[in-house]
Formats: sequence, structure tokens, C-alpha cells
Amino acid sequence: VTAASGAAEVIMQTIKCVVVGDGAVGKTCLLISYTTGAFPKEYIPTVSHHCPGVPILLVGTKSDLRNDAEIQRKLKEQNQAPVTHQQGAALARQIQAIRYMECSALNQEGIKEVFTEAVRAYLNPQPTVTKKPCVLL
Ligand SMILES: Nc1nc2c(ncn2[C@@H]2O[C@H](COP(=O)(O)OP(=O)(O)OP(=O)(O)O)[C@@H](O)[C@H]2O)c(=O)[nH]1
Repeated sequence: VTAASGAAEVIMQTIKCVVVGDGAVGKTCLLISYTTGAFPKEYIPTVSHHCPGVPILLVGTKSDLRNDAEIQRKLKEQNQAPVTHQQGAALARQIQAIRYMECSALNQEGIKEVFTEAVRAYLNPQPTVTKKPCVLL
């Protein structure tokens, strides 16, 4: 903000945020839900590319389905169950993601937090843990 002219000047920085994941996991809906506040009705498959070397934020989408009776029934038929938060967090550690977060584009739960964390990860990256060199005296 510049005080000299009395007018407020907001400086905005543009950052690139890449969303990757298996087909139909909800990437497009996550982005549209965040930018427009609305859940898209139509499913249009898109292609995305993974960029190595950038901070990874692992996001569990469609969190509303965890309590969906029909989904729970279908998963049970296949001896499966919704991914737990603990499983997500464990995978995040395994793939060295900065964090595991969950959201639902359908009901907006956790949507803002995902993007706030993505921006924070870029602007304020965690220092990488490097092993201390061995010093022989
Ligand atoms: N219940 C529920 N369904 C969702 C949610 N987000 C997306 N979906 C549905 O999941 C399907 C796929 O959503 P997309 O956002 O297009 O998935 P995508 O990951 O971009 O898919 P690709 O373009 O194939 O990579 C659509 O039928 C959506 O309606 C959610 O939060 N809750």
C-alpha cells in the first residue's frame, strides 16, 4: 500500500498451481467450485501433466461421499471402504507431499483451505531437511 498519493495500491503476484490426479477424481470440479462457487453439472474429461520438483499437496476429493450410504454399500460389495484421513496422511508422507487435505467440490467443504495451502506452499516453502554433514575431528 502506498501512502504518498493517498490511494491504496494492491500488489498481486501470479503463481502457477498444477492439479494432477487420476481421471474423474474431481480435479476440474475442485477448480470450478473454488473459482465460481458452483458445482459443474457436466463431466468433461481433461488431460493434465505432472511437473516434477514442485511442492505436492495431496488432496482427497469428494469427501461428501464418505458418508453416502449408497457409496458405502457399493464399496462394501467389493470389500472396500472409503479412504480414511489416516491413510491419506500416510500416503502424503510416503510421496513426500507437504500435507494431506480433504475437500468436497459439491458442498464446498475444505475447498478454500486447499487453495490457501497451495498458495502458502509456494510463497512460504518449508525448508528441505538435509542431513548434517559428518565432521571428523
Ligand atoms: N459427490 C461428489 N462428486 C464429485 C465431486 N467432485 C467431482 N465429482 C464428480 O466426479 C466426476 C468427475 O469430476 P471432474 O472434476 O470432471 O474430474 P477430473 O479429475 O477433472 O477428471 P478428468 O478430466 O478425467 O481428469 C463428475 O461426474 C463430477 O460430478 C465432489 O466433491 N463430490
